[in-house]
Amino acid sequence: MRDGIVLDKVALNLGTADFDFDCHIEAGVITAIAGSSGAGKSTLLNLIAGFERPQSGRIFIAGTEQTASHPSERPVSVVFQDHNLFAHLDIFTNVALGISPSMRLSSQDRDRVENALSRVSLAGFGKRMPGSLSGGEKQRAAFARALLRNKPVLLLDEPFASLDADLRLQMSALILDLHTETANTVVMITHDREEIARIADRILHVEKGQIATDEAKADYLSRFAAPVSPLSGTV
Ligand SMILES: Nc1ncnc2c1ncn2[C@@H]1O[C@H](COP(=O)(O)OP(=O)(O)OP(=O)(O)O)[C@@H](O)[C@H]1O
Repeated sequence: MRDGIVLDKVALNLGTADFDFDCHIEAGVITAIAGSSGAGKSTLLNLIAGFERPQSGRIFIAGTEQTASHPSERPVSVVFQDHNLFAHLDIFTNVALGISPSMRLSSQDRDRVENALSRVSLAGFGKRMPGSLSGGEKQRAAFARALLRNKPVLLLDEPFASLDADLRLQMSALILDLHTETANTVVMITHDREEIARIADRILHVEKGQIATDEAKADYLSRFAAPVSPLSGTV
């Protein structure tokens, strides 16, 4: 079985929407999921994460079949658009859950939590409750937890859509740093062509519940380049 993520003839119906995914997402690569609203991008991510189960077909992640496994058993970390944090737990605890669900932490673990908070520019936020943070701060805390989980696959469902341009750049840099350090497989939904240009290696374009194209970044971006006049260069 190939590494990375394989959706082998995966089919699912949700209400009036049908999904058929058959694809291989390469290991150790940053893949962007693009496509219009309602195309099925989040559903694709939910199938990989285990929040949706296929009605037929099989899913393999990092060489192991995961079709029927619980989300918590899958070798993935997920950061969603929102609702990533437990509202009744402070930020330190929310982030520390990435290391130990039972919260048995050594002093070294506590240092790792503080360090992850610093990496997302939330040093000193540990005692705050999620309700007192801005949308962007909450997303950065969720990303800090994903950093600590340190799983081979990182799934991102537009987690930084609410951040301003500078913070988006910072978060892109963080994803790239993490990717360089760990050679993880990153799958991220994004509508932002500049973000694709900055960090993606491949682009899967989802249309009507299927993968319409699977291409390298250069090919994807060349389709959006300024059109060249057919007469240019002629005498
Ligand atoms: N639980 C559900 N029951 C019924 N229909 C659903 C369900 N979940 C998703 N859908 C439908 O499936 C289609 C794809 O939804 P999905 O959220 O995957 O799209 P998306 O590409 O992520 O869209 P967006 O960019 O707007 O977030 C939509 O038409 C949506 O209404």
